Amino acid sequence: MTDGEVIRMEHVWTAFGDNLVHRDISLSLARGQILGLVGASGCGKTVLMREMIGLQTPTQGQVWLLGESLAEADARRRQQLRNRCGVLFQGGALFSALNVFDNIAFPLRELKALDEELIAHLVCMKLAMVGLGAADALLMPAELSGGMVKRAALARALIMEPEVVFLDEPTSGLDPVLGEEFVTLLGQLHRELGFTVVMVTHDLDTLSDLCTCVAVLAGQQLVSYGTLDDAIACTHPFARDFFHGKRAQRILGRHD
Ligand SMILES: Nc1ncnc2c1ncn2[C@@H]1O[C@H](COP(=O)(O)OP(=O)(O)OP(=O)(O)O)[C@@H](O)[C@H]1O
Repeated sequence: MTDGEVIRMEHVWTAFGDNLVHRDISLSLARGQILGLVGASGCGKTVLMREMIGLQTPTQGQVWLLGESLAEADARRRQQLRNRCGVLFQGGALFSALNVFDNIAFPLRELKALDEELIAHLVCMKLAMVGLGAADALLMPAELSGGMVKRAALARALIMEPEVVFLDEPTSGLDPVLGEEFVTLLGQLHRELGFTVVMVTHDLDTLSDLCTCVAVLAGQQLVSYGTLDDAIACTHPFARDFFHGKRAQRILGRHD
């Protein structure tokens, strides 16, 4: 693994019983990139992302995160590496029994190393960063709009100042305006904080406006891994449908 590499996968195969999900996947992601991972529903995007964070072990093959082999790291070391990553799962995945403040504070409290005054300060900073107010901190997840859930979940994903942020369909469930706002916010935070992003998305606007690198997963393999132009030029039927449908041509018109 080279110095600038944040994630490396080599010859990764994943199977659940007879269900072969990944067939010989290799990739390398450099620091500061924003990777968009696209593919049909159920093709194994989330599983691939979970393998990158060490939440799941491939059936075969090797994964390195932040320069370390996950296969060689023990459970404690894997947790330490995960602490350097922020994760936003599909649907926001806030704890429904905790208010926004306690949700964002949760990873800090788990460390058992910071006093409550410092935690409050850090939480307020992150709330402001994602455009939520102090009053929002006292709301329960059920009282939030979809856009607020995403912002609160992003604040929680960023609370440990992560080097890598993993986002599973961050704009799903948002209307187009809120989706665009979220993408703008993410781009702004990426410029300010310089983290690396791995993002599962079906959203062409996000791919074209934000992603510096695009991976297309189809037929259990990465059929394209490179720029958006590479993905658009890919001749695999999934990529052709995805990047050359009517909607895609409207959004990606300038690439054709
Ligand atoms: N823990 C598991 N046990 C058995 N099968 C699993 C497990 N996790 C995922 N799978 C299977 O692996 C395949 C890929 O699932 P995954 O959630 O990664 O797809 P996806 O591309 O993220 O889908 P979507 O876009 O619908 O979220 C599916 O067939 C799923 O049923």
